[in-house]
Amino acid sequence: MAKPKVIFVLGAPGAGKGTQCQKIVDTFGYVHLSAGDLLREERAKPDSKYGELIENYIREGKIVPVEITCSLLENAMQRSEKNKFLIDGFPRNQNNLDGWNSTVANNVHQLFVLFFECPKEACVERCLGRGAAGSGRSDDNMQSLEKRFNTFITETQPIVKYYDQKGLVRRVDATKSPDEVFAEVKILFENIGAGGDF
Ligand SMILES: Nc1ncnc2c1ncn2[C@@H]1O[C@H](COP(=O)(O)OP(=O)(O)O)[C@@H](O)[C@H]1O
Ligand SMILES: O=c1ccn([C@@H]2O[C@H](COP(=O)(O)OP(=O)(O)O)[C@@H](O)[C@H]2O)c(=O)[nH]1
Repeated sequence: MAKPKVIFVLGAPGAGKGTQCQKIVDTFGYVHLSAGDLLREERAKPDSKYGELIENYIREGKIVPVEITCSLLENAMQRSEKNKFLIDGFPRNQNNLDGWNSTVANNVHQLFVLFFECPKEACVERCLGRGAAGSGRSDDNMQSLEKRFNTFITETQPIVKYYDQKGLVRRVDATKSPDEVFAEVKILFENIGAGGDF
């Protein structure tokens, strides 16, 4: 069987990764695996040995050790019947990248990294809006957001640079409305269908 296709989806907290992934799922039939959602699900299990650790990392805007995240992602991929995945919010630091490269990378076909560009001010407003609308997330508050942005700049941006040097990053302006952003995303995905050179 052909190796599963994987697209990583990155961008600052609140850039709109989840929103756009849902649209890609609806239009192009990918399976959306959000590393953050998988961690929050694991945290919510009463019998999880990692619940408290995950909660502390998320509230502090730190990146959970890759062994935990990668095994959640691998399990979700294996459970799925499909073979093309959007992996949202991962890899976020060197530890994530090393863990992925030494376990999963050889078993998948990495297409590209979709990167949503959005300035901090807009992202903060979106995350605070998401919190006010009842996301229930313990990190959609100003104190956690400062830490999440710090982690994004110091740990995640170098990973984007790493993929950039490999020519794998596809950037999309995420400042416009969700539908306008998706219009750009759609062009990228239509190119894959047309045998685009990824
Ligand atoms: N293009 C956009 N313009 C304005 N608000 C947006 C846009 N995309 C997403 N949002 C809103 O911003 C918040 C964060 O979006 P989300 O997709 O959850 O981001 P991320 O997954 O990157 O954290 C949500 O409340 C969402 O409804
Ligand atoms: O691979 C991952 C993805 C997420 N997280 C944690 O989950 C939080 C929320 O991430 P998510 O992608 O859900 O939301 P975003 O910060 O992009 O809005 C992050 O700040 C991290 O603490 C993590 O440790 N590893």
